[in-house]
Amino acid sequence: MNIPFYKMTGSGNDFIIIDNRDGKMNDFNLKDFIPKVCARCVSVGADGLILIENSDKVDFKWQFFNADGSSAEMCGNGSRCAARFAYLNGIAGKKMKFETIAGIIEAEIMDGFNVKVQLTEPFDEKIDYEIEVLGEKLTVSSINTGVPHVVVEVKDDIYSFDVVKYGREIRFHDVYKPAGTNVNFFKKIGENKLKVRTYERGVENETMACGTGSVATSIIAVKKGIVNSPVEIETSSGLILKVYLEDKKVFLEGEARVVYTGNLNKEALEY
Ligand SMILES: N[C@@H](CCC[C@H](N)C(=O)O)C(=O)O
Repeated sequence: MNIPFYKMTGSGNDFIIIDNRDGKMNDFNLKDFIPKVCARCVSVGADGLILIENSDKVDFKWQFFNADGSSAEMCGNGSRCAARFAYLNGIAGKKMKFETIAGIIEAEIMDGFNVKVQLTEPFDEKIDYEIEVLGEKLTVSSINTGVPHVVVEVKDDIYSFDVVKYGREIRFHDVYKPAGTNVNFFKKIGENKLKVRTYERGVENETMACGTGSVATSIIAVKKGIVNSPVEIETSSGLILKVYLEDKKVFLEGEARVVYTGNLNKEALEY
């Protein structure tokens, strides 16, 4: 088995990226392969896996999968990593477009390791409604920024807040069935700066950053008059994402680093 791959991190949200333009992954049982290779400590480990494929419309097409093998319509940090992968491998120039289930994403390679993407137009916005979580009434908002997100403002200390406990309850709440949702907890920590911690669907844990979640949180926080665009997001990794809201256009900017490149060994799947 010889599968060349890149391990990349988008501000702490990490991905395995494989060039599948030759179709080498098409015979794989991806439902089995992805959770194995994304498992931490026993294999490569990642929050998600991205296959780069040919497109007859734009520069390329991707398939995005969460660590549990589920397919997702979009991923903000993954899209920044995929764009840099495409640029580094001569698949696209500095400005590019690619196909996702959510729609066409436009990306631009910036200075250093930075990549800026324009996400698809958000929809399903609902601000400030109550749901019952763990026996308490909680005020939440929700919006789809390519994938579904719930946004909750945390009044207490956000750094010690139990994101997994509350996130898991909301992620599987009846209100969001059958698709489920990602859940973002935020607090204002500076002028136009928010701390955001996200419980991610398909990883079933807090991740170190979430791009579409940072955009969802920024949109809700701007609508509620808490901050103005551009919004700085301090992610769980401590790295900063920048969100620009320009009328209906939404942009996400931040680092997309190559951690290492390698060849996947058969042993990485035999456990
Ligand atoms: N980490 C992502 C979102 C990935 C998809 C999500 N887990 C879902 O299933 O909806 C991001 O950076 O946007």
